[in-house]
Amino acid sequence: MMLVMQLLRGAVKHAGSSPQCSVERLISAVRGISSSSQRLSDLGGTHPPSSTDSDRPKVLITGGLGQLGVGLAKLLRRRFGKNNVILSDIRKPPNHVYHNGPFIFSDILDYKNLREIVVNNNISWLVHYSAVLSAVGENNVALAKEVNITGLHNILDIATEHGLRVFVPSTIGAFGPSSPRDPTPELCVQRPRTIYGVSKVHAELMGEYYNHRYGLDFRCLRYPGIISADSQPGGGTTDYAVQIFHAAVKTGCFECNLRSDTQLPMMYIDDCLRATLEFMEAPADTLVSRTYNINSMSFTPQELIQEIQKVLPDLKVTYNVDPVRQAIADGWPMALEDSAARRDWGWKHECDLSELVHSMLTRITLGNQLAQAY
Ligand SMILES: NC(=O)c1ccc[n+]([C@@H]2O[C@H](COP(=O)([O-])OP(=O)(O)OC[C@H]3O[C@@H](n4cnc5c(N)ncnc54)[C@H](O)[C@@H]3O)[C@@H](O)[C@H]2O)c1
Ligand SMILES: C[C@@H](O)[C@H](N)C(=O)O
Repeated sequence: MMLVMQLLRGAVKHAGSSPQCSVERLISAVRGISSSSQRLSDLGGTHPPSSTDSDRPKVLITGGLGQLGVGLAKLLRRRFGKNNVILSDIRKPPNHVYHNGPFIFSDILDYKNLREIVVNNNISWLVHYSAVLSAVGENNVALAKEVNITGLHNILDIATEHGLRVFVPSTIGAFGPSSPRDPTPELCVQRPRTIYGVSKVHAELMGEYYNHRYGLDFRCLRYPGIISADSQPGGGTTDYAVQIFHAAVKTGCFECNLRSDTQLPMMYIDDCLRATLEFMEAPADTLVSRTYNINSMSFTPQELIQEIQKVLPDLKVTYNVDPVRQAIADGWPMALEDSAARRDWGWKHECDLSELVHSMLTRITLGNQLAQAY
């Protein structure tokens, strides 16, 4: 409980500098810590449903059981109503996900299955999260090609056939060693050296082509590495920045697989999901482009460790560099230039590095305590 109190004191201090940041909501959630574990999963920004049911989109999220999908479903359900957001994946969901709203099986490689879901559920927005990430992709190029390229073709065709608004995330991994790295502009050389990056450049270009050729309402954000407390990363190069928090709270020791001076763009999950919702709601005529960079903070492992050690001074970190991940990270942006998103549809990040550290440690500590209590 000592650590929780220490973190909350820090959180109160930080809430002053960023009134919208989730630490504020965290504090009110903590007031009811013993009442329900559901409280934890309710953290994060939202607006109440604002329109009649017929105005609200009916959303399908593919690949929804990964690091980002469950959090996005929660946010969208609060905005559009529980039954208007269908989460899907090829894996069996944990009980709390299964019982929290509609969940169905959907394999993006099965066109007929996708069409049936879109038609039977009157889907109007498709959020396409299924993917094989950077490090896993380098170990299984055939699978990454299939899921990230063939799957994407199915998604674009289905969306065009049924007049859907479709969101496909891209990534800092869509750039490569010959791109300007600090900061990386919206438009520049894109010659990634991973199958993941190649497939994401392909997705950006195909989506923009479908928009131009068929009028498809294609929307794409290049996400930085995303940091989340309640969900695990799916095999990427930025995973260390999530894993270190769990190790710091659980064992106090962490082995880092990137060099201490590797600077990458990162973002807290609440900012990422809010950006996605705001971008999806932006009127089409405000979008000068169909693909935007979004940025919030950049740090190296060394800088992240120093920030965590302000709260947990006994954290011990050793390095065992993974050459595959290091080579990938060395060719990625160090920061993204995102003034177009800020200008065109009002993007604004809310969490910086010190707020990220306090939110992550608080959520993980409270989550562990609730897990032990129930
Ligand atoms: N998490 C990040 O840091 C980050 C950063 C940039 C971009 N993105 C992008 O955001 C999206 C979501 O990322 P994530 O971290 O949640 O990914 P993840 O790897 O955690 O999850 C991907 C999901 O896709 C599912 N999937 C795999 N094959 C499938 C198939 N044939 N049909 C349907 N589903 C299938 C998997 O079961 C998994 O649940 C991805 O497109 C990713 O490229 C993520
Ligand atoms: C950056 C992002 O695309 C993902 N987290 C990866 O590292 O592969």
